Formats: sequence, structure tokens, C-alpha cells
Amino acid sequence: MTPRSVGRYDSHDPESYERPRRHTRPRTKERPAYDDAVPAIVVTVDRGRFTCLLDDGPDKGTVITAMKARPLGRKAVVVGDRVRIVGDTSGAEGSLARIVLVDERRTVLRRTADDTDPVERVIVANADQLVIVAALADPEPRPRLIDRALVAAYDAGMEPLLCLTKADLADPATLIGIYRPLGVEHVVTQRGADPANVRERLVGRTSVLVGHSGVGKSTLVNALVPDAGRSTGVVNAVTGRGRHTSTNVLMLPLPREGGGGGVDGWIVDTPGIRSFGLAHVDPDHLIEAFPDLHDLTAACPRGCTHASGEPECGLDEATGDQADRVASFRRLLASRESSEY
Ligand SMILES: Nc1nc2c(ncn2[C@@H]2O[C@H](COP(=O)(O)OP(=O)(O)OP(=O)(O)O)[C@@H](O)[C@H]2O)c(=O)[nH]1
Ligand SMILES: [Zn+2]
Repeated sequence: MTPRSVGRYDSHDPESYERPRRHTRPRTKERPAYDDAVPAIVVTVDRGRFTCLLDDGPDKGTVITAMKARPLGRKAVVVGDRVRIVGDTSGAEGSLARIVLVDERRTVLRRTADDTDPVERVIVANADQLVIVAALADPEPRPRLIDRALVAAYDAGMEPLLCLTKADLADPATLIGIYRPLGVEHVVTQRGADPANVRERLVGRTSVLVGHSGVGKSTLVNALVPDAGRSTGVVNAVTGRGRHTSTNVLMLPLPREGGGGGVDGWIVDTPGIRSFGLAHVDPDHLIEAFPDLHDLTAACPRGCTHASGEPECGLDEATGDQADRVASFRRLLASRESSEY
């Protein structure tokens, strides 16, 4: 970074993105610094350094290392954030740009403080889909964990997808049956199989993959993103460190089929995240993910949590298939209290 650019951008006020500037000086002579800010996507965070990909212009896809500009203060910048950066955006080795603005987030996937992490955090911003990876065997599927991931997805406004791996070891029918009443979509896969059925679910969106250790998540990611392999990915070029020992959340581009560059979607791998703290989840927000059940609760007493045993809960009116749905919804509600990881 040249001394000129340091002086220039230090006085920059990122707030001016959000409010019209009060002083309307002619802009021809001294262009405001933020006109130079370029859009980028945060793909990983490591000790205060943000790895971003330029998201516009002829150098789109260039890997940039950036830090937060001071005026952003303690506001978190997370993987998936759309940001504006200034300074040295060349991506040259050793260069450091500055994030001056974080765009409004479409979705936020959070985890509450719990035994494994004392701080509530946003894990990923702007993701559309939560892919819950579970092995059909070895390790045995744990529906309680799947339930908790579903709660996190619905609460975040993300669509859940159940991805059942190791189909060579067990039949998926039972597990699929458990999630049918909720209308959860699923795909079944196994090592060595063409991952096309999984891939087609990822095209055009940003998908966060979560799963317990050993379920085959890395095997799947490597099949989907062949040359970005977990240990040699784009991020390595910047950090110079092996990714395979890291537990950082990492967003990988899903390469367009047939080579030639281009990105068909984004996969966010979450090696360090085995569970979600769900204490922040509000039942009235969760039920909005199920409009038919939400309608039933219109006449619930004030403060009704819709759990089984609540007096006069509208969900008790459900019959037939919808009653199955209510039972499943209540199971999800109860999973918030579970201490299982
Ligand atoms: N039988 C069988 N084994 C598989 C399959 N997919 C992965 N495995 C094996 O399961 C083990 C765990 O796979 P990984 O891909 O490392 O699992 P992971 O979910 O990334 O686990 P962590 O690295 O602990 O997060 C490895 O020994 C894989 O070879 C499959 O479809 N069938
Ligand atoms: Zn109720």
C-alpha cells in the first residue's frame, strides 16, 4: 500500500454509504474516496484477516486480503458478507486492502452461546440453503442433531436440504420417513458416485454444509469442487497455510461444469461447527417456516409456545397428515432444549 493511499483512505467514513452527504461540494476535483470502493465477497476469516474475492469488473475473482477499516468498529464481518473494499485491491502478495462497508445481509445463520462457545455468533451471511450432511451408517445418523440443524435453518430463513451419505452402507428409507411430514427435501449419495444429484441442488445458490465428524462431508466437498481440494484451495494461495488443519469456515466457488472458469454457486464448508446453540430461537419465528401451522396458531393464547401440553394451543386442532406435521414441528421445538451436540 502506498503512503498516498494510506492518507487518503484513513479519513474515509463508511457511514457515508448509507446517508446522503450533507455537504454537496462539486465532485469533479476531489472525488470522494468511497467512489473507488469495489464490491467483494468474504470467503474466509482468520485472525482479523479477511480473504475476499473481487465480485465485479475485469478482475472479478481476484483473491484479496483485507482488514476491517477502523470505523466499522466491533461490527462483525463474516463469511458470505458482501463488502466494499478500498486500498490495495491488486491482490499482490503482501497487499492488504480495507473493508469499509458491509452490505445489508439477506440471511444470517447464527449459533447461540453454548458450552462449546461462550459467544453468540453469526456464522455465515447471505446463504440460501443449509445442507445437513448425515451418514446413513458409520457413524449412525443422529436425528436429534438433524432436528437441531433444521431449527437453525428455518430460523435463519434458509432452506434445509438433507444430504444422506454412505448409501452403500444402509438404506435411507427410515431416515427419509422421519423428515417427510416436515417436507424436508433430501438427496442420497455415496463416495465414488457421480455427485450430480447433489450438485444440481447447489447451482445458483449459496449452501452451507454442516455435519458431524466422519459423515463424509470432506469427501463430498472434494467430489463437488475437484481442484479446490480442502488443503490446496484458493485460500491457501493467500494465507500460505495448509487448510486441512484449520477449523475456519470457508466459502468455495462451485466451478461451472465443463471447465473454462465461471462459478455456478457457492459452498460454505464449516469444519469447526458441529452443532448449533439454539437458545436465541423464538417459537413464533420458527413456526413461520410452516405457513399452514402458523395459521392454526392465530387464536393461541398470548405467549403460547405451541409445545405439546400448552393449554388451548391451536396446533392441537390438526388432524390426519397435518397432525404428523405438528408432532414433527413440536419435536423440533423440543430439540432446542437438547444438550446433545
Ligand atoms: N463406506 C463409505 N465410506 C465413506 C463414504 N464417504 C466417506 N467415507 C469415509 O468416511 C470417512 C470420513 O469421511 P470424511 O469425508 O473425512 O468425513 P468428514 O465428514 O469430512 O469428517 P471430518 O473430516 O472429521 O469432518 C472416511 O474414511 C471416508 O473415506 C461413503 O459413501 N461410503
Ligand atoms: Zn400455540
